[in-house]
Amino acid sequence: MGEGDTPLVRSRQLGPELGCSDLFFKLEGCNPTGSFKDRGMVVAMAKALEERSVGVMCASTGNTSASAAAYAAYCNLAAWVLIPKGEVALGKLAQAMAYGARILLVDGNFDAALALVREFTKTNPITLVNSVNQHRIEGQKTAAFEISDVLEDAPDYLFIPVGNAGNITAYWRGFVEYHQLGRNEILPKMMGFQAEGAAPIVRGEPVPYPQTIASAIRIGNPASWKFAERARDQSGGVIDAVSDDEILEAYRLLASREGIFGEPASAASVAGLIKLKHNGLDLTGKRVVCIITGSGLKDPDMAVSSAQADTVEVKPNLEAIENAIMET
Ligand SMILES: Cc1ncc(COP(=O)(O)O)c(/C=C/C(=O)C(=O)O)c1O
Repeated sequence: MGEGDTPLVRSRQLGPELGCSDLFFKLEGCNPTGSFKDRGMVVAMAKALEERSVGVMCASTGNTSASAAAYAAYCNLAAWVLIPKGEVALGKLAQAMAYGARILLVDGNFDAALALVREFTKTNPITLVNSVNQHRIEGQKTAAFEISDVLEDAPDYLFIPVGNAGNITAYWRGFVEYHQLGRNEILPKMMGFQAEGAAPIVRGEPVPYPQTIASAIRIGNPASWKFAERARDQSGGVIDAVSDDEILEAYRLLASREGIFGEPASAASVAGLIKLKHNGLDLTGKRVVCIITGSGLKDPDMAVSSAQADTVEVKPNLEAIENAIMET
């Protein structure tokens, strides 16, 4: 359906202001359903067809369910998606509905929903398409290949949001494979960021009731926890936390200064970069990539509620327009 091959755009303002002349953003919101999930979903769905599965199932904070629903529709497979009731951004729910998924609103959080689908798919001929399904990781690692091909090596740093931790796992796998093949000279430091209220890896223990405005990463017990720690440790990187305020600030800066509209969870990568820069990280001469994992259109309520844009009502005449322009 046209997943992958997403833009890698050079920062024009934020990078130089952070003392990083080689800062790039990977726009994963340009995938068919608006997030990086499509990279892995296309592979998992193909394998489900091969296995003559009757359908696919996932738990999701929203983007996995949107992607599973779309690719299942394309493949004429049934899709059951379990999403935490009242916790999914409007755009993602709209997608799952539009694509025709069977939507189960779970009276619990993502982690509870994931435990349920893992148990259910053990004894039913329905394919689990969460990122515990290794075909998802195999598809998602292609983003590391793309970045390496454009930069002609790995970047020095890769900043990425961390929720269920499949994506940081996939990027690290991709960079290691390219390095082993001799396609890359270096390996990047993997810089993963969780939201402060949903930071089990940072805290070293599950978070029973994760809380953050970045609903996509409102996850308290990541399925790929150990793989994320391995990526951090083998790369000499970090997994740290950023506050909701820091996420919102990065969310606004990305849009107003770079023209990039990412959803709040996606801004956690940039919030992490800003935080480490302010804490003294020297990025001079370093090549840095921030993964913008999903489109801001996924969460229109957040965009409107957090917008600082001033809007003014005007009468439909030139004088009113002129007055409004003069006042802004
Ligand atoms: C926009 C966005 N940014 C970052 C993440 C974190 O990636 P992982 O660390 O691989 O989980 C997600 C994850 C979403 C889901 O887990 C789901 O949709 O169920 C996301 O949608």
